[in-house]
Amino acid sequence: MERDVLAREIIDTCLEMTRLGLNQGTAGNISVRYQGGMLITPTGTPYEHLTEANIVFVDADGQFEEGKIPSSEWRFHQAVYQARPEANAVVHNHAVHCTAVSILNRPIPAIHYMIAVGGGNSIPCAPYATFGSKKLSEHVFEVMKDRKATLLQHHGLIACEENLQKALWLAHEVEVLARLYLTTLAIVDPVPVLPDEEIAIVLEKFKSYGLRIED
Ligand SMILES: C[C@H](O)[C@@H](O)[C@@H](O)C(=O)COP(=O)(O)O
Ligand SMILES: [Zn+2]
Repeated sequence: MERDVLAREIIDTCLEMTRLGLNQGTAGNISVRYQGGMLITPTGTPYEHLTEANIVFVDADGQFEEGKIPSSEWRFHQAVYQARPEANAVVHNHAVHCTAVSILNRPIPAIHYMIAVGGGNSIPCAPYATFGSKKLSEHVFEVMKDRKATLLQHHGLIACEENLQKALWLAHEVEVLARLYLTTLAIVDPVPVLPDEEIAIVLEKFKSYGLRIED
């Protein structure tokens, strides 16, 4: 796909992420895999101000275009693409319920069968490291080898998928799961969970189930 078209899709996805209430201000960032590297949102720029020209190309060696500064989190986006060859889009946000669970430093357990959207029986929580650091990208790489989404301790959420629409859909589903978890956790701890055997069945069914939108 043309660079400008992808850049427009990134911006539209950013705006939709805010519209869905998943993010605010200059928090969060979005990328797509592109020509061996990625196209990614610039650092510290409110989404409403973005134009196609602001989207930054970062190559496989982490080099980026002169005059542009990519998201401070380009390293963990790169780590996701390395950990998950099928992923073409990465979404990061500070969604309130995901971030609240991350502060508790807990994974979201199998409280609902939709947990399987993340590719397993939980949404894990990657250990804390300073934003933008290599250490954080190393944690993300380890966790994302087994999942399509992870919480980041004391920080937020990362979700990846084969395209932007699906990545945003996944991020939204995980935020709903986080909200359900916190709601039930206020009543009972530990929260009842589905057995691994049932999640294995759902994971199998999800191979032919998911968001259906034409690219
Ligand atoms: C401090 C940053 O907001 C950090 O939280 C980062 O993870 C983020 O979400 C937005 O940073 P960029 O604007 O650099 O993408
Ligand atoms: Zn962040």
